[in-house]
Amino acid sequence: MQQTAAPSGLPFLKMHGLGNDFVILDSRGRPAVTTPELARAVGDRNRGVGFDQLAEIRSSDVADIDLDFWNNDGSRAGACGNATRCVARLIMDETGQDRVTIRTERGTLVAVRASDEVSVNMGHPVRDWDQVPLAQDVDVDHLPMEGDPVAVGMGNPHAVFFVADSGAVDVAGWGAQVEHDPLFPARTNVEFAEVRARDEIRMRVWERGTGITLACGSGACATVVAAATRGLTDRKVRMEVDGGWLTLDWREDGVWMTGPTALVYRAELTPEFLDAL
Ligand SMILES: N[C@@H](CCC[C@H](N)C(=O)O)C(=O)O
Repeated sequence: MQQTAAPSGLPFLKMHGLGNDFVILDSRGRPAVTTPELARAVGDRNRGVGFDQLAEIRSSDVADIDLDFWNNDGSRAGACGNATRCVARLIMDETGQDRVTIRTERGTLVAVRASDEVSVNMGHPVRDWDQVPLAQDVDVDHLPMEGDPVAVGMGNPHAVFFVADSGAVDVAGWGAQVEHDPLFPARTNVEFAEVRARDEIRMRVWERGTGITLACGSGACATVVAAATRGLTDRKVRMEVDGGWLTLDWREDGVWMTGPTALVYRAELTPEFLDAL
């Protein structure tokens, strides 16, 4: 009797960093599979798997791996700090090394093991208005909009607002409005930061293409850059986000972010699900 191969699905991993959750596809050695349609379908928390971002690992000719990021609305994200830390841990576990290089849209990043956490150098912040990007030549340290936010690029755009009480902020209402403000031609991520001490910030976030999340690594980096630039904090801070704590350290060689990672499960998208796309 002739054996027919079982239809094969698409393996993935579910991980999170402080509750910022990810579907991770490993496309090393084969063509990339993610399209906006796939990202939207898998990202649907009712009909798919659900995620804040999808990260696709690809073979690299310059680093240990290449990594691409997608939001759950199907848009591309140029940076994702927490997914970078999660994937770095996977690769370090796989290779037995304590250091990994990862090429992303914003350049090649270095991540290292830090006890049971992972640190990544997210690179230098971008402060040129047209590189953030903004639609007009304005002062990036004081954007001309209500709330006096700071604009910071971390490979993706961020608008950081300083508030007296982050718990009282309507993150969804205010965040969505700022995300789509015409000052941001590529939309923006929005952070609401409450400075508690020179070395401690509480931050809540509205992510471009995703909405409220429990943490945003690139947003945490943008926040420490904005706070230190305004003279509100030192360059090294502990930051409490909705999902836990990160450590940020804006050094000479870039903004380092350290925090936990978690592998939730390994599974497979079925051929039935993929065929329906
Ligand atoms: N959660 C991420 C940021 C994801 C990207 C963002 N939504 C965008 O479109 O720029 C992080 O940990 O940095």
